[in-house]
Amino acid sequence: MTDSRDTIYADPLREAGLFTFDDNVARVFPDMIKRSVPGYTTIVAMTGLLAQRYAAPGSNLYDLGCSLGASSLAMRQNLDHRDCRIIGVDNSKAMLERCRTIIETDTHDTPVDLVCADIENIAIDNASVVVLNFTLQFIPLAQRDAVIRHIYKGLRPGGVMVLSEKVTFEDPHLDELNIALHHEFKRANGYSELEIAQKRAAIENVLLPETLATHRERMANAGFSACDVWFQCFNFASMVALK
Ligand SMILES: C[S@@+](CC[C@H](N)C(=O)[O-])C[C@H]1O[C@@H](n2cnc3c(N)ncnc32)[C@H](O)[C@@H]1O
Ligand SMILES: O=C(O)C(=O)C[C@]1(C(=O)O)C=C[C@@H](O)C=C1
Repeated sequence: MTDSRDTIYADPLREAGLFTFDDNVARVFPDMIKRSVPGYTTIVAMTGLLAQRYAAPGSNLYDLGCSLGASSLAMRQNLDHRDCRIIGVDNSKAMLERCRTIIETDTHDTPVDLVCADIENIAIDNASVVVLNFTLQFIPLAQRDAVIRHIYKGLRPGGVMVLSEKVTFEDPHLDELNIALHHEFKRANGYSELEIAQKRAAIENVLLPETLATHRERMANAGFSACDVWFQCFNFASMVALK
């Protein structure tokens, strides 16, 4: 099945409303994220391999901000029979409804629970793997330390957190360069200047990127014994943090 094409910002919008994960976005999300995030397909696939390595028998694997379940499915399809449970969490009803349908068509065994909730308010227990693929960037800055500390507490010793984010750069020239290269990537994937500009306006103050140094400091302060970037393309990066 081909993904429905994202044309949300193709026509001039009278009001530049704030970006939300509503039904219009959920409908085109696979196409939107693949054409907007360099490395997205690789990051999701490698999340499956990381889960395969770190999933402990009898433990929980969390996919926080699961959207349509791409990372949950990558994990499920790479687990052997290890008596694990995958818990996908998202606060968008539109995303979760579609996610449920997609997960139902997959035939792998590991149970997947889908929870409609804010990731700031969920219990995290007995976790060997916690994934946040492009989710923390939407959490208010003041809440991010608490979210990462809460994840650390819920992880078993030897567990892993995978954190993928849009990032900014301390050096203004590097920041400009990476933003320009990201926009080139979008152009190469068929987005027009209008689409790029209107999306940029819609996500401003909604998606708040931070520097890699800020992420590292937050993970270290939460207690993670080691963390590093395992993938980066322009201003999108994925990190692993070990407990
Ligand atoms: C860019 S998408 C994540 C993509 C997904 N992880 C993947 O790999 O395909 C961000 C998701 O986070 C969800 N989200 C944002 N803030 C949230 C919150 N506070 N609690 C739960 N979900 C949240 C959004 O509804 C959206 O589905
Ligand atoms: O930064 C952008 O321009 C994006 O479109 C990125 C991004 C993301 O990183 O989540 C923003 C919103 C959509 O969820 C898809 C992609």
